[in-house]
Amino acid sequence: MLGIDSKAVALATASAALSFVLCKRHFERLADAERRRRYEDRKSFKSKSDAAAKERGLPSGTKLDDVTTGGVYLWDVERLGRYEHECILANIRRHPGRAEATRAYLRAGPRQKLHFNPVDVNAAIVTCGGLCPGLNNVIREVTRSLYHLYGIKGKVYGIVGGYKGFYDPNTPPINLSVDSVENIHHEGGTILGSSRGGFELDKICEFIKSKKISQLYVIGGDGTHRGAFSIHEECMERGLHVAVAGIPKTIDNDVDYIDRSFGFISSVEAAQSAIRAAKVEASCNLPNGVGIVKLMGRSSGFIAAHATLGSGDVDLCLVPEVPIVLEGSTGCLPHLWRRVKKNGYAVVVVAEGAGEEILGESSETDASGNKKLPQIGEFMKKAINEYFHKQGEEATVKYIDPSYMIRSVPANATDTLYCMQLAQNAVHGTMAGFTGFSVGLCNNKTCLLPIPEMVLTSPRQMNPQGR
Ligand SMILES: Nc1ncnc2c1ncn2[C@@H]1O[C@H](COP(=O)(O)OP(=O)(O)OP(=O)(O)O)[C@@H](O)[C@H]1O
Ligand SMILES: O=P(O)(O)OC[C@H]1O[C@](O)(CO)[C@@H](O)[C@@H]1O
Repeated sequence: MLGIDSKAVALATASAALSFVLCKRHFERLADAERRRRYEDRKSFKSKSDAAAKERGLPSGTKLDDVTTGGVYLWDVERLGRYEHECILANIRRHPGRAEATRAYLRAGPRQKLHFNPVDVNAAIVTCGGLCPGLNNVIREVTRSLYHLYGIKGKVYGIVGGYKGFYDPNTPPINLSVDSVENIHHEGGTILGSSRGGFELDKICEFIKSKKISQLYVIGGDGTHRGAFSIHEECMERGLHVAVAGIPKTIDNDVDYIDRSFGFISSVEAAQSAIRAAKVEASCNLPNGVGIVKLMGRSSGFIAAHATLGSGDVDLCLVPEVPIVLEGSTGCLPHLWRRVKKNGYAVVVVAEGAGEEILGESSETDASGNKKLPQIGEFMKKAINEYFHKQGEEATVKYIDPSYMIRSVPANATDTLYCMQLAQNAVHGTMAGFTGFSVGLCNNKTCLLPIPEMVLTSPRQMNPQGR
C-alpha cells in the first residue's frame, strides 16, 4: 500500500515538474521570439538607414585620407603611422573566433598649429532638443576656452531657443562673454533656451555668413547632430570657412560610440530621491504598498537600469530592451505579488519607452519627428491593482513621475568636470581646423568622433545579456 502511494506521489510530482518545465519553456520561447522580432526590426531599421545614408551620399566614415580637410575621423589603425596625431583604439573588445576590424579615433586635445587666427574668430553656440544637466557648463566652458585659452577677439553669439534662433526675429542671439557666463553652471537647463523642430538650413547658413561666424558649437542629441552635419556640409558647399563641432547631449545616454553622455550621471543621481520617496510611500501605505517611478528613456533603459542598481531598493525594473511579460511563471505581476508578500511592499522603476510591445506604438510625433510614447507608468499601476484584486486583495499603488525633475538639475561634480573636458576639446578641435566632428569620451579618453557614423547607430540600446 505504502509502495503504491509513494509511486503515485512520485508520478504526480514528476508530472507537475514536467508541466512546470514545459510551461516555463513555452514562456521562454515566447520571450525569445519577441526578442528575435525586436532584433530583426532593429536590424532592418539599421540597414534601411544605412541605405538612406548611402543614397544621400554620406561618407561611410571608414577611411580618412587627409586629416586637415576632411570631416570624418574614423581611422584604419594600420594607416595611423602616416599621421602625426595620437589615436585611441575604439573597439577594444575581441570576440573569440571572429576577425574584427581595428578602428581608432583621433585623440582630442590642443594642437601645435592653429587653423584659425584667434583675432578673426567669431563663434556661435546653440542648444537643441530636450534639457540635460550640464548644458550651461558646456556653454560656459566653450565661451571661456575661446576667450581665455585662445584669446579670440571676436564675438561669441548665444543662439536663443535652438535652431530656430538662427533666424527667428522674436528670439535674437545674445552676446556671451566670460563675465556673462561666470555663474551659469550652478543652474540647470540652458541659459540659451532650447526647442524641437524648426531647422531651416538656408537661413542658418545666411546667419553664419552675415555674422562672419567661423566656429559653430552645436550641443544636442542625435537629431541635433544630424542638423550639425548638414550645416557643416552646406558650409563646405558654399565655400564658407566654418568649423562645426557637435557636443553630444542626452540624459538617455543613447548616443553611440561614447562611453557616456554628459548629464547622465547627474540624472541617475537625481532619480535616487524619487526612488527613495517611492520606497517610503510603498512601505508606509497599507495594504500591499507598491511604489512606481517612471524615468526617461525613449528607446533605451540606461537611466532606469543605472538608477535601479544604484539604489539597491528596487524590486522590478522595466526597460525598452526587454519585452514585458505580465503574467505566468516569469511574469512581473506574480513577481511583485511575491515581493509584497515577503517584504510588505515593493518598488518598481519603469523607463518611459518600455512596454511598446504591449501598448503598441503611437503614430503621433513631436515637432522633431520623435514618436510619442504610450503611458507605461499608468498602465502598470492599473495592471498591478487589477492583479492584486484578482488574488482577493487590494494593493495601494503610488505612482511618481519625476521625469522633468531629474533632467533639470544642475550638473554634479563628475559631470561638471566632463562638460569642461568636452567643451575645451571641442574648442581645441575647431581652432585646429577640424569640422563636422563631435567630441566624446571613448575608452576613457576624449576623442574627436565622426558625426555620420555616430548618428547612424544612435540611439543605442543596452545589451540586456551584456556583462
Ligand atoms: N535629420 C535632421 N536634419 C536636420 N535637423 C534635424 C534633423 N533631425 C532633427 N533635427 C533638428 O534638431 C533639433 C533637435 O532634434 P530633436 O528634438 O530630435 O532632439 P535631439 O537632438 O535628438 O535631442 P534629444 O535627445 O533631447 O531628443 C530640432 O530642431 C530638429 O528640427
Ligand atoms: O518632453 P520633451 O521635452 O519633448 O522631452 C522628452 C524626451 O526627451 C528626452 O529626455 C531626451 O532628451 C527623452 O528621454 C524624452 O523622451
